[in-house]
Amino acid sequence: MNFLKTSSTVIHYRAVGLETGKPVIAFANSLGTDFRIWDDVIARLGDRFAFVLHDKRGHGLSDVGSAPYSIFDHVDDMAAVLDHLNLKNVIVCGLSVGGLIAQGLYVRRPDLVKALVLSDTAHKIGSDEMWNTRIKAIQANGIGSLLEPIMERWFTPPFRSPDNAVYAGCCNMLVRQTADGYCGTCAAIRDADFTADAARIAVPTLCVVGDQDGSTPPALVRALADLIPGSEFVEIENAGHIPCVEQPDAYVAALLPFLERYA
Ligand SMILES: O=C(O)CC1=CCC(=O)O1
Repeated sequence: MNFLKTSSTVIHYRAVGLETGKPVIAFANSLGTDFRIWDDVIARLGDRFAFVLHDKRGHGLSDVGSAPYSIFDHVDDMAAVLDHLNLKNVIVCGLSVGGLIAQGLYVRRPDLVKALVLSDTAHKIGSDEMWNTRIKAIQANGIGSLLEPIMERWFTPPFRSPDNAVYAGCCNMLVRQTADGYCGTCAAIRDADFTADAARIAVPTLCVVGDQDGSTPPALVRALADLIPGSEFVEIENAGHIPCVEQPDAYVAALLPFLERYA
């Protein structure tokens, strides 16, 4: 297990294959998940790439720290992990709030970013009212009280079958996050807006989205791609908000040509 003490928190991270000299992909996670959501992607790409994963503050085994957070708290944590590993110029793949973190990393530390995969994310996600309502509900009744609507956005109906053990595991992962960490990150998402910055992204960028994503639907991710000069856009069939878990083969197939081109 690897933990990094930063100036403000403790971050759980994992580095895979850095000693091989293969091109590095650094992942940033979505709300309510830990870095195990990338297991199937790493298994499929491990012969060509090395990886850095981390649990953002308030999630997984990382400290909760002082919530609520700003998106740049999460950005600084990710930068601290990459600096600790002496990495620069990596491919950054961020999912949902992880995509906001990836955009923020490019704004604050462009030296760390060679290319961006912005997955199921946007320049601005949701409204103040939406996030404040969610924060209030979770502070009053816990994350479990919103399990069903969250899962309806994360995964398509066939994946949400009672027979699907992976689905059951994802439900466990969500409800086991701390309410403070989850709500702290909701506040960070609420306050983040990279609309103006998106037009200034000057590294190769791929925007990708599940065709049934209920949180950042294809039209929103397409709008993000339209803001970023020269970016590419791909839709994954039969997938919700977390296609790296629901459709790992299709997800990797969508990313691979881009990753190989810019590795
Ligand atoms: O809507 C959800 O719960 C999913 C989500 C929104 C931002 C994020 O990171 O995940």
